[in-house]
Amino acid sequence: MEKPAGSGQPLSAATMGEAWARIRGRLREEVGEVEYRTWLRQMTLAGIDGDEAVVVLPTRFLRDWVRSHYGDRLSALWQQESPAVRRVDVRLGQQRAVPAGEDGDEAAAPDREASARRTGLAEPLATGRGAARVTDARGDWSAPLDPRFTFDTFVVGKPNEFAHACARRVAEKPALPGFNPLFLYGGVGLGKTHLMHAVAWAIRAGEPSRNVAYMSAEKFMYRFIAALRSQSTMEFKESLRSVDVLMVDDLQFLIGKDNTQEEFFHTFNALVDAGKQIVVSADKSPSDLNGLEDRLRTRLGCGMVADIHATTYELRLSILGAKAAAAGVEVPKSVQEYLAHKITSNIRELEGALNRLIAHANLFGRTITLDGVQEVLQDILRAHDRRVTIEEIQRKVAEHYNIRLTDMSSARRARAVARPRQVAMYLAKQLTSRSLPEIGRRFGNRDHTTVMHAVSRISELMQADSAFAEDVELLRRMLET
Ligand SMILES: Nc1ncnc2c1ncn2[C@@H]1O[C@H](COP(=O)(O)OP(=O)(O)OP(=O)(O)O)[C@@H](O)[C@H]1O
Repeated sequence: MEKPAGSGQPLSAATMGEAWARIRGRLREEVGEVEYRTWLRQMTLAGIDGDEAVVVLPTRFLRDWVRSHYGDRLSALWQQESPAVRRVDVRLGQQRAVPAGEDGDEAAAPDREASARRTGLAEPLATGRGAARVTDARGDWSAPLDPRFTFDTFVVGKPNEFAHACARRVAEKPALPGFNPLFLYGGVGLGKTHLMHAVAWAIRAGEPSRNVAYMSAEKFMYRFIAALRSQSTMEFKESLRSVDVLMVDDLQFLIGKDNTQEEFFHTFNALVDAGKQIVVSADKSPSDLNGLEDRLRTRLGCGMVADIHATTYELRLSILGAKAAAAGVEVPKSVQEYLAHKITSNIRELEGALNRLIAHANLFGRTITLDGVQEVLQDILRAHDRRVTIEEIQRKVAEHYNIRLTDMSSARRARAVARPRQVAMYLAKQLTSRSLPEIGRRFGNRDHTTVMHAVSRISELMQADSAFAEDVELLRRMLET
């Protein structure tokens, strides 16, 4: 090592740059190349402030590490260079581009400190919140949240009430014991993402300074791979570990991606240990996520696991009502009921069907009617056809009311025959995607207005007479299964 810069005199800017280069060189020798590159390479001298040398690092994680592992050594080395420097302050500061000579040529260091020589302080020292924001901006994890996905627009029903209650709880009080992690799971299109965004919105609204990171598992993986490629995994880790709430959607994406899983596992542990909230969603429960490492599955199941069940008719109906009201469009009850009966797969499809109806009605300036629904949604409805045929309906209804099958198409008008026939027409309308004229033809070549009358008459009777409504419902269920 070269001769120290000497006495208690303040260092000139040029000498300061040279002294710093020597200190770095010395540290590099002492700790070895790998350790140096991992922890110290991004350390820069911000300047000398009184009797303090101010050294900055671009991330909180690096700053803390350098402070605790090399702080004393840095002070000692500075003291050797200049007894006027009594302390070294390791701070968080903006990262500057690593100069070309950095990797191999330590002699480039004095040039790197050129601005320090000019100004005494290389750049405004970053402290507190501002500094944190610098870090966050570089490791920005904030994915845009859908403004429509809030708690206000989330319709609660039996299938999702537990998941909803847990999500609310986490939003009100992140990192509550017993609720960390919160693991939401359920089939496709049942509202997991909606609920996660709602939690993120609510946390941000409650405390805007909270750093809430929301991302898909896919994005997590791509960012991790990119960090590996650019040899910036330290920054990757740090940027993730500085969040207050980590939300990862569709975790099943990590199945079979062992390296990313491992990284996620470590991030997960670091955050939970630091008292930060984690919210994860997947299509299956932790124990059913075959292909995820056991230790990760175990940890995922350690907090609160909440299932979003398949929708019920009632929930589908409430969602349709809420979405129609939000769109400010009149959607007749019969249409809502029809859709809620027909589209049972998931809420996304149900919503898609409703949106198409609304768009169509707006485009052509028409009101939405049950008849129009079948025309506009033909393709969707056919895909959801439960393959109940008109013949099956006729047979089942005839059996139920103890009439002959041929009476379904006969001209007899006696109520004992006519009412079951109307019920069969009503069910044909509800359970198949056949048009009114088609249904009429199958019931003894009747006119479509007869079918229309039958449908509205049965709806009225069901409203007025609950025993009759139950009877028809029972028939419907028998036909659907
Ligand atoms: N309870 C609900 N109330 C209102 N809208 C809902 C509800 N559940 C789901 N939705 C709506 O259904 C659509 C699909 O929901 P979301 O994207 O959250 O499903 P998901 O479970 O995350 O699906 P995937 O498994 O495909 O990721 C969204 O438009 C969402 O707003």
